[in-house]
Amino acid sequence: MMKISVIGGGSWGTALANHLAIKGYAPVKVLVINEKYLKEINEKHTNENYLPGVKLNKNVIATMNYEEIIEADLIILSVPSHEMRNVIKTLKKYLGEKKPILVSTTKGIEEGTHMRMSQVIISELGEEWVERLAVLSGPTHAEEVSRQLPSSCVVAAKKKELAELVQDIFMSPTLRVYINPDIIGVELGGALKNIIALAAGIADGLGYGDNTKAALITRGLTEIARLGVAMGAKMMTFAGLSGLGDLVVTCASMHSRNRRFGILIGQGKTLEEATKEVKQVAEGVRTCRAVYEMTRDMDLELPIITQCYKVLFEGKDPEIGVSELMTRGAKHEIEEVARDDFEW
Ligand SMILES: NC(=O)C1=CN([C@@H]2O[C@H](COP(=O)(O)OP(=O)(O)OC[C@H]3O[C@@H](n4cnc5c(N)ncnc54)[C@H](OP(=O)(O)O)[C@@H]3O)[C@@H](O)[C@H]2O)C=CC1
Ligand SMILES: O=C(CO)COP(=O)(O)O
Repeated sequence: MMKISVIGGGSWGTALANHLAIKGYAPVKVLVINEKYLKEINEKHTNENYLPGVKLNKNVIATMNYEEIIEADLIILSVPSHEMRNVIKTLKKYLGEKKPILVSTTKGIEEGTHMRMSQVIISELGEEWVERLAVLSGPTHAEEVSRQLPSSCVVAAKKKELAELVQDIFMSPTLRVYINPDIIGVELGGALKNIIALAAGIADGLGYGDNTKAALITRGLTEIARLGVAMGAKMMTFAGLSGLGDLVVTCASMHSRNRRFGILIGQGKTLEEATKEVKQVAEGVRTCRAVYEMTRDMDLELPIITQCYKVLFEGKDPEIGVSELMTRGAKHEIEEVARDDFEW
């Protein structure tokens, strides 16, 4: 059986390690950076801070040692997006001639470079790693996967064989895994939905209703697809698990850190206050700034993302933001490129 390890012992890294340990991979080593978590995972088989109430499989073993991590045939990356580059730089020092499969599960866009996570990884390790790298994404709250509630996700990779191998490794009776060759679309779906989930949370925090949420999800998906296609993704990917699927779950679930973050903003908390209160990473905040900066000079209409940026970073009153979204010029619903079938 393949040896598997995970970098990042937060909620998602721990849930995935547990999932694979339950599947029979043993041991699944998880790199943590805090001795407190090392002891708790190895002695009590819990990670209460990140997965409260979950008893971990005994084959989930925490380590603080990269030398143990690089012994694996497959390494899962589950760190916040702003830490990915540092983590890969460190990993590179230890890898030497080793070439394990890497599976990125991080959902975000790097600030400054505006790179997707696979681009960050390749920019540090080199082009020859393209064929060793897969991306796993989809509607998978760690809290539910770790309780083995039925969930689905998607794996993207350049080579079909690698996507199928990773599909087979993660697939279980409670986690159904699909494959998709569109790495750009799968990564962007996972990263951009977090911004719309912030907006959905803001709407909830303002006391708006289900209609508002449905409008944000639907028009948010249009923005995600519009930007995604401009960045080279396939339109249909956004109708899939890493697009619509993850958007729906993140906008609707109380597990979502992005949505909870948005609720606090809608209730009048500052960015700093919301960051303190949510504690875990709300990826949409940094990704919103990255996308705003990346698209500022592009001829792309991204009204929800733009208002979200202004509320988060320019102190704009969210009610005014919503009002401006509602009173924009009248529009056709369907994008010009796809409108031929919808002409009167
Ligand atoms: N939670 C979920 O349901 C899902 C999350 N994701 C994505 O997975 C990624 C990780 O999220 P999640 O696990 O939820 O985040 P959490 O906030 O729960 O945990 C982040 C973890 O990363 C660790 N970490 C931070 N910096 C480093 C570093 N330099 N090296 C090693 N570990 C580090 C933290 O350690 P410490 O605690 O010691 O600071 C913590 O254990 C995000 O991009 C998220 O969008 C994807 C699907 C589902
Ligand atoms: O990506 C996720 C579920 O698929 C987790 O979303 P949050 O980061 O908002 O909690």
